[in-house]
Amino acid sequence: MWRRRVGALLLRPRSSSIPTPSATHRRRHHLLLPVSVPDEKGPLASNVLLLRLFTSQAGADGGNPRKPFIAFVLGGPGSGKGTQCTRIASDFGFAHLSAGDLLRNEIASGSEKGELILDIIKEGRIVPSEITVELIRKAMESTDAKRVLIDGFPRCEENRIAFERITGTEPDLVIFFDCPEDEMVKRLLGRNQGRVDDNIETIKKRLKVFENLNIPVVDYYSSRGKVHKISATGTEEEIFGAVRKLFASLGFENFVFHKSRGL
Ligand SMILES: Nc1ncnc2c1ncn2[C@@H]1O[C@H](COP(=O)(O)OP(=O)(O)OP(=O)(O)O)[C@@H](O)[C@H]1O
Ligand SMILES: Nc1ccn([C@@H]2O[C@H](COP(=O)(O)O)[C@@H](O)[C@H]2O)c(=O)n1
Ligand SMILES: [Mg+2]
Repeated sequence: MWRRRVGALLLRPRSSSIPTPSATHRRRHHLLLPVSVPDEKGPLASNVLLLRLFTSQAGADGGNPRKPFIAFVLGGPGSGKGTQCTRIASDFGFAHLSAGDLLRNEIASGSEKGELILDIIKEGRIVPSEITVELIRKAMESTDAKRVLIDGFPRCEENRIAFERITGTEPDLVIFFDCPEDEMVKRLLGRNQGRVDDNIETIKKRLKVFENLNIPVVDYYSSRGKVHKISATGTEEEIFGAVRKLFASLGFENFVFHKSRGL
């Protein structure tokens, strides 16, 4: 279904009469009451009901057939994006698309593009957007999931603009894992997964790229009230506690929790 939907989105003129989520929000805005997310501050708190409304249309209870619920997951290198996405995927039934994994798979495929990608990843730089967005678009086409996490994307404004242009859509939610640099460096140096970029020289470059290119994307979505910042210090379990609270507040059911109670 999504395959056809992406095609339709690509062909759809910008002025299409098909209501976009934001148009739907605007129309129903007057019906919404402010609610708050426990322990959370910032623009998202006042937007929770808007998101909840959209969630119920686009995923949590299988309403809107046109578009999956899309959450971008951002944070510095080693902030724990992948770790938390794995948990969200299994507890809340999201498909987990990691931009970095898609790029590494392309390297592993032995393609010509893969050689270019490898050189860029070793340097901690950003792969040209058309390559990454095309890989994400294909991965989205091949899933029928109604909820999708896009981990580690967009890394720069160019990524963001290319995604919006090519897919004709925007994220419903942006999660930002906020972690101090020294903690990120410690985690990356201890990751031990054989990644070509887990060395101190590349890590330093990645941290600069994060500050200079990725933070402006977080700022952009913050100004649009889409960012939910989560402190990424503490244990994996503590951080997932905050994540769980966020998804519950958006109306997503926790499959694991329900299963463990025999529901
Ligand atoms: N809360 C935590 N405390 C300690 N270590 C953690 C925590 N969360 C994740 N880690 C570990 O830190 C390392 C980096 O985590 P992860 O790969 O999830 O980060 P990431 O944000 O996806 O990084 P990258 O951008 O490089 O892909 C992993 O070895 C992971 O097991
Ligand atoms: N949107 C992206 C995502 C990643 N990259 C490159 O891959 C490296 C590893 O990414 P992780 O998400 O696994 O941390 C990253 O440092 C970039 O070189 C990219 O270019 N664009
Ligand atoms: Mg990762």
